[in-house]
Amino acid sequence: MSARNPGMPLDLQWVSKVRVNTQAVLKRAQQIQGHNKNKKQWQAAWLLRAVTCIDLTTLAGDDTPGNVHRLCMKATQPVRSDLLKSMDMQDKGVTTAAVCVYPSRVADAVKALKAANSSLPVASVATGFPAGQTSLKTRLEEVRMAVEDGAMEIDIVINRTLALTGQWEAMYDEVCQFREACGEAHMKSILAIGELGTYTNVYKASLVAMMAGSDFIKTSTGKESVNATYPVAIVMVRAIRDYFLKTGHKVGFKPAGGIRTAKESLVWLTLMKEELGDEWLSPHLFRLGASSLLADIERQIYHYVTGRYAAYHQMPMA
Ligand SMILES: O=C[C@H](O)COP(=O)(O)O
Repeated sequence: MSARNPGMPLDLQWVSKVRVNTQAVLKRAQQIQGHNKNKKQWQAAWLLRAVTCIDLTTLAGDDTPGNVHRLCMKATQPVRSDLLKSMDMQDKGVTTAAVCVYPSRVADAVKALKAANSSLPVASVATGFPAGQTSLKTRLEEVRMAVEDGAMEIDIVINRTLALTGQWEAMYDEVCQFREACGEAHMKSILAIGELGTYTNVYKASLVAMMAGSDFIKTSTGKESVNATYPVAIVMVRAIRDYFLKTGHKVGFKPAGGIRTAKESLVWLTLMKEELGDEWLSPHLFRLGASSLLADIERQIYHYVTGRYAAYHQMPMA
């Protein structure tokens, strides 16, 4: 990863001045969806790029050491080796960016990756994911435990109650404490945009999370009824751009929740390229949080290589 965002003192004046032009945001989101017209011969390269940006995720009540182990193996070899060979990519070390699990499964994931001789980072959701409705003490303890178990990235959820009631100072203080508890582990702050009400609130919460030292801002937990949408992404990446222009610090972006198709992954890459530039097209500044996207990407790559579509059972678990 690149230099970390150290954060900055809370600038409430900046936060209070924020206004978002909804019509302009919606129009831009429409445009970007229309721009995703990569030439066919480049599509496989773009799809492989998307693979390398995936936080391959399982966040289910029935997660076990067994399915976490399978997830880790898939993360280290996300695309069938015969397909990679056909594209002359077999020696390029194509993996996903990370695996993402609940705190109680971090040790399983670390063990599985270590046994496979992989240095892939384990990310863990924490701070009372997904609702964040536990005491601050409990949420901080959860971060520390996940780090102790070997998580190198922590996806915290912000306190939506504070954001919805405009208590930005209190939200800033909490996120600063989470950052401290993360230590060397990189921190992604989940805004849960589906519960923030307005684009203006999304922009303000993005700013406050970055001021408090987030390495990434992330749209959603995947558990809200509205998750990663393109308009909300426009709002968040513009907050990232404004924060960079003002402070010189680069913050990453992670859309997550409901991203299922290869086609969507290409739109997300287009959005990052057009709004933030090429540097935000790599895993140190861009992640796709997804539990069931990889299978479709692998099928599209199979189609590119063979000219036929594979049945899902022809691909190992994704
Ligand atoms: O952070 C990742 C999300 O929870 C994944 O959501 P998903 O299961 O809808 O892909």
